[in-house]
Amino acid sequence: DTIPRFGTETPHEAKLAELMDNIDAWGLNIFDVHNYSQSHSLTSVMYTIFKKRNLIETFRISPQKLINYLVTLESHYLDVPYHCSIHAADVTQAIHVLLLIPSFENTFTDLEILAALFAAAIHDVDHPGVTNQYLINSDNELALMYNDTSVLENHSLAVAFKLLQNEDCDFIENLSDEQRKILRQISIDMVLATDMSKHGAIMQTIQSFHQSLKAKQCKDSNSNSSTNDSLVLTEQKERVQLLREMLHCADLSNPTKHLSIYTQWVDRIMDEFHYQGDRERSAGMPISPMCNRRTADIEMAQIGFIQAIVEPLWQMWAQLVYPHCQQMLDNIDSNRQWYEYQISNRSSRNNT
Ligand SMILES: COc1ccc(/C(C)=N\OCC(=O)N2C[C@H](C)O[C@@H](C)C2)cc1OC1CCCC1
Ligand SMILES: [Zn+2]
Repeated sequence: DTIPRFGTETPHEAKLAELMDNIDAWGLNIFDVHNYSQSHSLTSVMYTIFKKRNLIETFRISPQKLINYLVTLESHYLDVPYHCSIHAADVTQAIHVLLLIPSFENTFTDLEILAALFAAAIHDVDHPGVTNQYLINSDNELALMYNDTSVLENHSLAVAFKLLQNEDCDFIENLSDEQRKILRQISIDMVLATDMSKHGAIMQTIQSFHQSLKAKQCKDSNSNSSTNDSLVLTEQKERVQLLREMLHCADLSNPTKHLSIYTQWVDRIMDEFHYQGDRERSAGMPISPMCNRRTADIEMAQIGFIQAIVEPLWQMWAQLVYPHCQQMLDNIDSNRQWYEYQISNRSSRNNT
């Protein structure tokens, strides 16, 4: 039986094809992809990217086993408002676009690209819709299992690799042992780096790391423009450091998207945080920051999130790949202004 064009059967294949024409664009509407792929955005996005990057040929991947793995992985994302399979599809497509930046034309090996896409696809699988701190505070068995350390991130990695052990899902069967080892090593490193408690450490090293890279940046011999400088990194360690930052950027990319997409993610994360707050309140636990629906100031929280976390991170990133990623910085700025306008509007409304 032949495999559907986007990996999953859908009566809306023509519409999905139209959407997938934008797979390389930052403006892809992942919610439309989810709707027109019969809620298989992760499977269809990953399959389309693998086909487009010729990874199926390069690594002699069985298309059926890839689909089996992706559909199984997708089914292990829970039906929570934010950390569901649409978020995984969103982050996977984002890292695919970041990898297309000309600065990285000659930077990563095919195996590193495979590992980066895999890490993005698996990075939040089986996420229960609560924070690490909540699992620790509620003595959850996951916190016990992982000794309170990057609990959710360790759990997603374990679940994702467990699924690979299933014979008809092992789409990396034709990779050499060495390649499998490297893929596993890079995926673990990248997913563990999505733990928000590591954000400070990433910001500490990013400045000096990027300065050293800019110093080494070589003018591409056949480049017809001065901006087409490719970053050549001789050490795998350095390339993995860059991939770690890239996944963290993709994971915190909601404010870099068009307002209509960004506000849907805000609604979803606030649903998830407020539901956690409800559980903390009824359990008599202290309610976590941003999780109390009764005192929430959603606009202020997003402005704080943008100013404290998202904008500084994306400014560092945009600096490294200048002039690329200006669109992301522009969207962050206009989105922040929109939230500031909501607040100013709110106060004048109250005055009427
Ligand atoms: C679209 O908005 C968000 C998208 C994603 C997230 C996630 C999953 N993590 O982000 C960082 C985080 O979890 N933090 C830990 C603690 C809750 O304090 C925060 C400042 C940082 C959070 C988003 O917004 C948050 C932050 C402002 C209101 C809710
Ligand atoms: Zn995530």
